[in-house]
Amino acid sequence: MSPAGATMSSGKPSKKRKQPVSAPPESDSEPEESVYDTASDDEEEMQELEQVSDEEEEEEEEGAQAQEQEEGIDGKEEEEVEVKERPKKEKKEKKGVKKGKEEKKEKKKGEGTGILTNKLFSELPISELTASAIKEMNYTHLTQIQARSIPHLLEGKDVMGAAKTGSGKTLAFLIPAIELLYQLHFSSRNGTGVIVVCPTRELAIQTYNVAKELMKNHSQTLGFVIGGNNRRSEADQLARGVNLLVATPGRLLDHLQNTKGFIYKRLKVEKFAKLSFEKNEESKEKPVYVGVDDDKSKDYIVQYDPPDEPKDYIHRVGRTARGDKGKGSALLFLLPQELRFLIYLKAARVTLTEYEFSQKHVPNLQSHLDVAASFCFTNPPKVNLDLESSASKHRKKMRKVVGRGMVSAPQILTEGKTRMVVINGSLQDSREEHSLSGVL
Ligand SMILES: Nc1ncnc2c1ncn2[C@@H]1O[C@H](COP(=O)(O)OP(=O)(O)OP(=O)(O)O)[C@@H](O)[C@H]1O
Repeated sequence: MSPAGATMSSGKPSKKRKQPVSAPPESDSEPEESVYDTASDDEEEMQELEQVSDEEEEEEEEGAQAQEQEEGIDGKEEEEVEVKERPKKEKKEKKGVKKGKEEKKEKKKGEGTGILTNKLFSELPISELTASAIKEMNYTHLTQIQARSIPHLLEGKDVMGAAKTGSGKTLAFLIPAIELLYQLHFSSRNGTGVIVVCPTRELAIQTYNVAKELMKNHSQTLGFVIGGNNRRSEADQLARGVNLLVATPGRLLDHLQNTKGFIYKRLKVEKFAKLSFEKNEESKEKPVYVGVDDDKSKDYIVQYDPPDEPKDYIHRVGRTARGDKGKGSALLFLLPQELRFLIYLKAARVTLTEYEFSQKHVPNLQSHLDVAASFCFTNPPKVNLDLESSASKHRKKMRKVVGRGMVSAPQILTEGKTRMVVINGSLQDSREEHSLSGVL
């Protein structure tokens, strides 16, 4: 599997999966055993693995479908796309809606509006093992990024995908990755054939969870290596053979350099050694570029402090309003000296409504945040709104620069209605994201 397949992975904190798997513990604790013990006595020669296609150079025309199926893969027959065969959540039309409105809705459905297309997963030339897992996850129709990238990836092409957060990129690269491992009869003794690189450990765990669901019927092995975990136990797992590995870059590099039992000879690891997402764009091999610009509303995100980069703000906000017809809002706290951040948001065309709160309201917010946190955590994180003792490095630095000891009126920017809360708050002295499904 070409590493380019991993370029679509941007991770996914706190999304609600329809059929949650036994998730690894929260990011503060030691994740569970992350490798399935599914070693088989597959007699296939390693030469077969040479077929892993990361040598493709030709750019495919966009929209091309994967027509040819590899031998041994259980394909599914083409099905007629029916408007009625939408996901359950879309099926029900509200009673009492005017006829004209209904007709309009039906028309829209038929056109494959939103992030979902009319293309069905059952039309994909994938194994029954993967297809049944997808079915159990209740996915019927592909999202746009999935419909436009999966066929290319199934053919072994490199794809560089770009679509908004929550648009289904994870399945877009995981399904073909799993299929390729399956087609090549990967077993644990073959080592790693796919590496998905995620920028944060939380995103890696989320991706791992999706992969775990998708691979439930497969014999191929799965695991993850992430910063902060026990290196030794990860090394042991790698030595046992992890076919699909989800990783954060630093820890991956560490294992690539230091873990003797880590078999990755079928991968072009020199790419990983130099890995940066930007560098992928400079790759001489021409990947198929799939860009999807989809439209959706937001759920609710609370950010206690501004990120270093405006694009991180957008990524954080994209933690919610996931999938088709997602809705939500974003709430950002800014100190007066941080208002400059708004310039960048405006340049990025982020629409904002601004509210100013006096200092005396801050303690009330603090108690709400504590309650919200306690809903979802056995050990709720301390979300400290005490601006003076705030642990955020960034804020400390900012205050130093500004030379002010006191902060009087934090600004709150909000948009839309509350449905879900993600607090990106200061956790004592470390900055970590915490996902809450409570309501503020
Ligand atoms: N075909 C589909 N039909 C319905 N829901 C889907 C489909 N594909 C993905 N989803 C759901 O949409 C949500 C977002 O998907 P996903 O996490 O893959 O987005 P993403 O593009 O990777 O986001 P990010 O860039 O923020 O990581 C998830 O909850 C997922 O379960």
